[in-house]
Amino acid sequence: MSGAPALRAEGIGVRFGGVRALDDVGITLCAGEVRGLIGPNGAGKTTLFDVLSGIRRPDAGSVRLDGVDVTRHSPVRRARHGMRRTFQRQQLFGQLTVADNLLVAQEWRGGGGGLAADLLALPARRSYERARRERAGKVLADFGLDGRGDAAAGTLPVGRARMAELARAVADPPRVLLLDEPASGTTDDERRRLASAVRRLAEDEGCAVLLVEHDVAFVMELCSRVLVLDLGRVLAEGTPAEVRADRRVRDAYLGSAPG
Ligand SMILES: Nc1ncnc2c1ncn2[C@@H]1O[C@H](COP(=O)(O)OP(=O)(O)OP(=O)(O)O)[C@@H](O)[C@H]1O
Repeated sequence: MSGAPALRAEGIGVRFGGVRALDDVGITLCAGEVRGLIGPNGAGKTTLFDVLSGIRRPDAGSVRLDGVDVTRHSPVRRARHGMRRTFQRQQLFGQLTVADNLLVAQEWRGGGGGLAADLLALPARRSYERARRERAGKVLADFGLDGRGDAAAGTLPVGRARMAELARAVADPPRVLLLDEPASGTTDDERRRLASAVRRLAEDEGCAVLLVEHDVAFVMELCSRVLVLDLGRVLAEGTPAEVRADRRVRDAYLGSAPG
């Protein structure tokens, strides 16, 4: 189910010395859409994620969030617009509990009323607190982590930690979610749960999701459309069936990729 464009990047170009990492790349993501980004090693997927999330400024092109030009905005400003990103390497606060990792992710909004409200535990503050705990509980359940909320995040096995990281990324509901290799290190069971949590996020909360993933079968199953990059350019774009049937994609990538 798709709605208004939540994210639009146009004419993105990035060079590293003589290497054109991205050349005139564009992508439009609508609210409620789950899109896959695939391509061989060195295709430019990470560089595009860096540009979309604000870690790298492009040499050419623009990025818009909900129609607002954010090309020169920092990652933090983009986060305030509702953009979230996960990384290939896990970034949980290992010494905090899983639940606290999710609460911290919502904390930046503040509770209103500043220090006085904190000290006096005003009713409005308590109701914010309650809403955040409820949201954290729902998200933990969605990602199969109920019963794990009190565990120190650093003690979770790899697959669970991956799920906890994704749960944290959506604890404060995102408008646009960029997932970098979300399925890596997960079991079949976790992958199924991950796929349904992402689908729910898109369909029920209208989040636009873009995911880079080497597990092509996972991408084809989960995503309504797929963008294929090769050598910094868009090689193909379409439904999973269209992309699978594209001879250039087969030659450049799918011929050698699993799934
Ligand atoms: N910091 C950098 N300095 C120089 N070249 C870079 C840098 N980062 C990326 N590149 C080059 O840019 C191109 C795109 O790299 P990028 O990491 O975006 O590809 P990728 O599709 O994410 O690859 P992978 O699937 O291996 O992660 C590659 O040729 C890479 O060597």
